[in-house]
Amino acid sequence: MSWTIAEHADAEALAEACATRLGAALDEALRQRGCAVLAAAGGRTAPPILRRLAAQPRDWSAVTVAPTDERWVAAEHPDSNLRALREAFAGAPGLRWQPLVPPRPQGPADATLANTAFTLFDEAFDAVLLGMGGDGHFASLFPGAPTPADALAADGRADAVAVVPDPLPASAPHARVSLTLARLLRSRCLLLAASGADKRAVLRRAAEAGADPRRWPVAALLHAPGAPLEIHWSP
Ligand SMILES: O=C1O[C@H](COP(=O)(O)O)[C@@H](O)[C@H](O)[C@H]1O
Repeated sequence: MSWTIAEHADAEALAEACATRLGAALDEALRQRGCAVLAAAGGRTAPPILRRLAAQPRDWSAVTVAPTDERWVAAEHPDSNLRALREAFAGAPGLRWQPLVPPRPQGPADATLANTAFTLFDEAFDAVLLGMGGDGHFASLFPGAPTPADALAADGRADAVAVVPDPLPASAPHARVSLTLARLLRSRCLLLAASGADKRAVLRRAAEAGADPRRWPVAALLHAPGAPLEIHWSP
């Protein structure tokens, strides 16, 4: 993959640039097809971008949003990415949602709902906004054995996988359902937003030739063939 990195002065400038880029991609889809689909990360970096995006005027009732990944928790749980996305898009009337997990998940994490939904919906995304953790995970594709190898393959077959990170991340200690690299690459516009010197260092390590995606999952994204990845970083 060819990727670019834009370094912004601060988090506000990053959020504004990403919201502008995502908005342009959605508007292009609305012009071309009359509808648009966005996949967006949860966590802390994405919501300020999405609040700015939601403030842009467009026919939001023609836009569908799916999380790039979801924690195996109820839809109203404080750690639910869908809940965070719904809050960020509170100012976007009529928006439609494509959840990845059932509203009241029970038992072990299971990607059946997500795989069924994305088998029925086979179109490429119009835009994807990814975040990245300090361990190099994106969506919920974490370092180490917990993530099935196929999930980090650019030509993997599944749309979504269930993941139990080991160790569970302290900030959101839950099993997850994540879209796979192959599904996320099928997008007309692919952004990754990250802040902080630690994440800039991770991106440098992952960009090196031969970087191991099992150690730095984002390396699979940086080195995948396909549409160009636009990285936006701020201190
Ligand atoms: O757990 C998650 O973490 C990543 C990165 O989050 P951030 O708070 O460091 O921006 C996020 O992209 C993902 O959606 C989320 O589930």
